[in-house]
Amino acid sequence: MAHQVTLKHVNYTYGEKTTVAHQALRDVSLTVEQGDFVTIIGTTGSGKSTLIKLLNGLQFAQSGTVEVLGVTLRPKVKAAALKQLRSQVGLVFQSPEQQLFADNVLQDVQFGPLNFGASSTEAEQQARASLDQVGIPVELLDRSPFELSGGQMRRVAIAGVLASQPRVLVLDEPTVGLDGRGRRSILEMLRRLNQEQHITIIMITHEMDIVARYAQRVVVMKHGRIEQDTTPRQFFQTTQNQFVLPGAVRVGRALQANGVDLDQLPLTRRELVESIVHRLAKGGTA
Ligand SMILES: Nc1ncnc2c1ncn2[C@@H]1O[C@H](COP(=O)(O)OP(=O)(O)OP(=O)(O)O)[C@@H](O)[C@H]1O
Repeated sequence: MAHQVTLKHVNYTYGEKTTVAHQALRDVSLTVEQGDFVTIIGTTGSGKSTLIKLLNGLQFAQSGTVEVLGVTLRPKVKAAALKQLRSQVGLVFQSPEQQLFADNVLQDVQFGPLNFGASSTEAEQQARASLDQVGIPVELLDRSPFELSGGQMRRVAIAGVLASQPRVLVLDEPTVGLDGRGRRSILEMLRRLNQEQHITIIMITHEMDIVARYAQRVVVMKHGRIEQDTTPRQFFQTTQNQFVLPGAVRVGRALQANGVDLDQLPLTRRELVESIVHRLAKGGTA
């Protein structure tokens, strides 16, 4: 089966024609399959945002190739093909609630499907369905989006992208600035979309517990290059000090360093408790 996303030897430089050219992506190659849950991590300025902007043609690679859902993204791509692609690859920017604008929640969420050519009946159906998916109760649909809580506003903004029924959702730090509850509800929602509807998730994050708890893959960027593309367990098993490790991972690594032979590195508190119980049951000492 063809990959959903294929980047081959991509380079991208800002300000190429000025004296302060800045190479944001260097020889980046990456493939993503349908149903993947990929997190992209890396220090500030490592190229994460630039990478995701290539995925729905907000920017184009200057060399190398970018192919998404069968469309080769280059400056000459036909406007109709690009529009179609953008309805299928939903991009959720940081603090997307800043782009809410309509008088009420339902109108705001309908905007996407209407813009992509749905009839008003279809747009309303899709908007209602996506608001339901993100857990916004019907009582809120005729309220102004600006009366909602921060977490609700963000869910409405994500519903606005989901209403176009994308196959790939690309998110830039979707939980930044939310409290614990708002954060969990967004992440659980993304997990459901991924597991139940096989929507591919590609998400930038700085939070290692999100990588540990939700991702199937972690792509580590540094100075515009992909430094690692691996599973969270493999990543946490070997990574050095540049990232703040989740508590369970730290304890798991400390146990291993002290000779405790765990079957696998725990990524969450539950896995940590299970691995210790399992070890005790086998007659070892934890
Ligand atoms: N519009 C721009 N003009 C000039 N340089 C830019 C522009 N946008 C990004 N850059 C530079 O390109 C490099 C990569 O930036 P990018 O925003 O892709 O990184 P990032 O990993 O997303 O960073 P952050 O975690 O801070 O969002 C950085 O050195 C940045 O300064």
